[in-house]
Amino acid sequence: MQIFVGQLVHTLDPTTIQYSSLSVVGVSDNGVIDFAVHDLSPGDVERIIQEQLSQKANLDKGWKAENVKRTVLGHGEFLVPGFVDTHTHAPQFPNICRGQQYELLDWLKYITFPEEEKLADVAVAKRLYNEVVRRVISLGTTTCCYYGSLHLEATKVLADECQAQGQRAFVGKCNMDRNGSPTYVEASCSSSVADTRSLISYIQSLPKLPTSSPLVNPIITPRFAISCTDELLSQLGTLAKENPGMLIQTHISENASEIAYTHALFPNAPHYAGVYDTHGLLRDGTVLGHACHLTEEEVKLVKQRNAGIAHCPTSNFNIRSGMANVGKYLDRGIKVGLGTDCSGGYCPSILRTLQDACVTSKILSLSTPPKPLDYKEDPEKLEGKHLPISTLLYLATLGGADVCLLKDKVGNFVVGKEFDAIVASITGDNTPGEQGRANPAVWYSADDDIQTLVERFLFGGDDRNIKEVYVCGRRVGGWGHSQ
Ligand SMILES: Nc1nc2[nH]cnc2c(=O)[nH]1
Ligand SMILES: [Zn+2]
Repeated sequence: MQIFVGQLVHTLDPTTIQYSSLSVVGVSDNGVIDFAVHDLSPGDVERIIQEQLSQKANLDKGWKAENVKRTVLGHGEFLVPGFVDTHTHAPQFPNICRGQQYELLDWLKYITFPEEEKLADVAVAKRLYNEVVRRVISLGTTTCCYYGSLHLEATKVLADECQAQGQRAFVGKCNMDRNGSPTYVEASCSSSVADTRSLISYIQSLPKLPTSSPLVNPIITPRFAISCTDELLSQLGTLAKENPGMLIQTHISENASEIAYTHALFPNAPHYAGVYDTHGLLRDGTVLGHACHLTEEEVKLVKQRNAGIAHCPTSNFNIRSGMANVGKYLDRGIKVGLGTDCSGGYCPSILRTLQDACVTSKILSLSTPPKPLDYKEDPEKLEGKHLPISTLLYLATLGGADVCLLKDKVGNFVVGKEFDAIVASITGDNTPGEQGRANPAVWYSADDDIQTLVERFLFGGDDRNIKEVYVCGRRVGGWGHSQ
């Protein structure tokens, strides 16, 4: 068992955040949160720990208190649930920051497809994906939805890397049997589906966590409607039906030209969301990237099907796609998480994405018409307002877990969940010899309360403030972590 003693923050729903200036969290050897007691005074800590340990000893005679490992956090440190990235592209990381001059369709053609093509070489995949997964973990992402390239072997390597480095992940091979380039498109619909089936079997054979949950999961990945023939979408719909709990990821309604092109390719579909729906690809566990320009009819359908949205604001600004109205989606009860969407987005950090989600909501709130003097704001509604800290942290953690159908397993520190967590450190990396790495953008004051520390972390933090990263109770990264 491990016991963490210190400050903590987590969310319980989109508008409920819990701060605790002193908590004790016990994590069993299988990685499950065994007990969590909050709002303690310093004098209570030892008594609470001894009570919990004696209960354990009573229940299990072989249990030994001397095997308990304690982690006591310092003042500028606190526990945050691990971040969930609901949308990113592992093969595109070498392109991060490139291609500023393009919007989506040209960006795909001139920047993205040529980069993804390089993954035909498994040796390239091995070098690249080792680095990608390591960097993403170092930024505090404990669960990540990855798009791979079109290549089966390279995408197996990506799954292997997540497994080896201990990151909870959903890994998909992109399906794309049209509208690529002459050298970057799948040979046929049947080979696309056959490779997808092979990848699913491969990933399902990887070792499970001590809780028997899979660490790495397959995810069905039709790139977007434009890159899939009707036949391919239908066959992927059949595959989805055969695997009812399996996630599906794709892009939707990201930019104006993409939407127009989709309508031209699928003239009989009622709208963009209808293309996925009529092929059995819009359901609980579908992760829809972007959703910047959904019509009212589409919003209703997404809610009806219980699909989720990956909000990718850094990418939406970077390639000038649009702004998703997350407040509205949450008000309607639609599941929403955050996606870095590298390399449409130029930063693999969920902290950066959270900041851009905040900016998006501020721009939307500033562009709503002035309210009449007697206007009564509905305190329950988020649409038209800037998103509060509770909602932003929710999107980065529990909201993402909800989108990935993992809400009952991770996303906060509720007893019975698997311990996916970050030890955030506002004081920065103060290991001897490493003082130069303290983050100059983050101020720290010894009298900061937990609310202040959390704001400083969310708006100024980066990997220098991510000291430890845990997935299912196992330490997998953070600046103090040796590989
Ligand atoms: N942002 C983004 N949008 C897409 N639509 C289809 N493919 C992609 C991609 O790789 N990135
Ligand atoms: Zn994307």
